[in-house]
Amino acid sequence: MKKTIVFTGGGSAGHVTPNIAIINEMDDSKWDIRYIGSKQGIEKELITKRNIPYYEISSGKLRRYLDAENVIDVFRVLKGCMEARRTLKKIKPELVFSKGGFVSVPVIIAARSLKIPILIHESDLTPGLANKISQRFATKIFTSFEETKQFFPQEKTTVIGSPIRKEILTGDAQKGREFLGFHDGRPVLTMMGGSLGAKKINEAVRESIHELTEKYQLVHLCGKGNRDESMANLPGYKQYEYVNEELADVLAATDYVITRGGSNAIFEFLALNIPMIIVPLTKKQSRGDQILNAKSFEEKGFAIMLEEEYLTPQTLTTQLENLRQQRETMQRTMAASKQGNGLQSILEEIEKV
Ligand SMILES: CC(=O)N[C@H]1[C@@H](OP(=O)(O)OP(=O)(O)OC[C@H]2O[C@@H](n3ccc(=O)[nH]c3=O)[C@H](O)[C@@H]2O)O[C@H](CO)[C@@H](O)[C@@H]1O
Repeated sequence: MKKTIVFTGGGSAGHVTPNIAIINEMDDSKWDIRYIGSKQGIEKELITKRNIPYYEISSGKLRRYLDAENVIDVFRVLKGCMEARRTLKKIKPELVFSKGGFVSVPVIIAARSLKIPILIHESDLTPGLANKISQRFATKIFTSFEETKQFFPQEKTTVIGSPIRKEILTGDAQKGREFLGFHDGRPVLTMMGGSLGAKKINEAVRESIHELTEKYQLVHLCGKGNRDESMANLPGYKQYEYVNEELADVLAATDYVITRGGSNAIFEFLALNIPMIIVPLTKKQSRGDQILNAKSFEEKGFAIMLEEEYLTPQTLTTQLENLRQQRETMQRTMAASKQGNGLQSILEEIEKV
């Protein structure tokens, strides 16, 4: 008889894509896979298009600051807990796996009340609020970063790396260049601003576009609504709002990356040994987790960090020059690192439960 597993997690693509990486590798002759997510979050679109049964619950936003909406959200979370409990009682899963994000909290509380084992994974160096709340209810906790272990109970926490989509590691450089219309005479520099793009990176790249295209062929993953049509026909410059299936081939053709400090993205580049410049989201725009992700990667010799406050066309080109010089050392360090792909470990842990 098949066993049932419920996945949860959402709010941003970063809390869903690792779940998809795991789901894709699960044996569906052995596992019945379900997903609990929010009514409006990105997870709904990403999961339902894969024909995975999707159950909606109410969810509030977890804020760290005082806001009148917090009161309404407490009721939304309570409603979410009741809905999640009803759903779990109906599905009767053997296991709940959570990637965090605010929608996961009611699911975890409900799972605990029904004594269902819970596995959670934290992608960022410091835990998000959802996983901070969820940790006490979890049976086991997995982290991408070594440093994250200190924030969780030692006895149930294991560092395993980031669950990376299998297909991302099997790209074909030649196909990537064909897709991009690029030749192999000049290095390829890919700019990725997280799943939503990054305005500041976009501006700095476009301001130095002529200098950059003299040395590189550029792939700009600029985010929805961020294409600059006045540059559409510039030789050696390709802009995409978002790339799906072709991303693996594009990355196989990529020599250098400029990226935000989102955990999934930087672990993918690490697994592919692509030297990177990380421009983390600032503390004003976020809880500062990307700065810590970036610092950790820089300290380990996987990346150069360039803080957004110092990002100008000049600093960008200077740091790119540094990156070119460090390329070989950085690639050797990345290749020798044990930190990386946690997909297999998670699949094994799921089987154990
Ligand atoms: C703004 C924000 O809150 N960002 C957070 C969010 O990042 P976000 O949702 O941006 O996710 P990540 O940066 O971690 O990963 C982006 C993912 O999108 C994929 N991709 C991107 C562009 C594209 O064209 N095609 C494509 O497939 C990448 O390969 C990667 O798998 O969750 C991460 C994991 O908790 C956090 O570290 C980030 O701080």
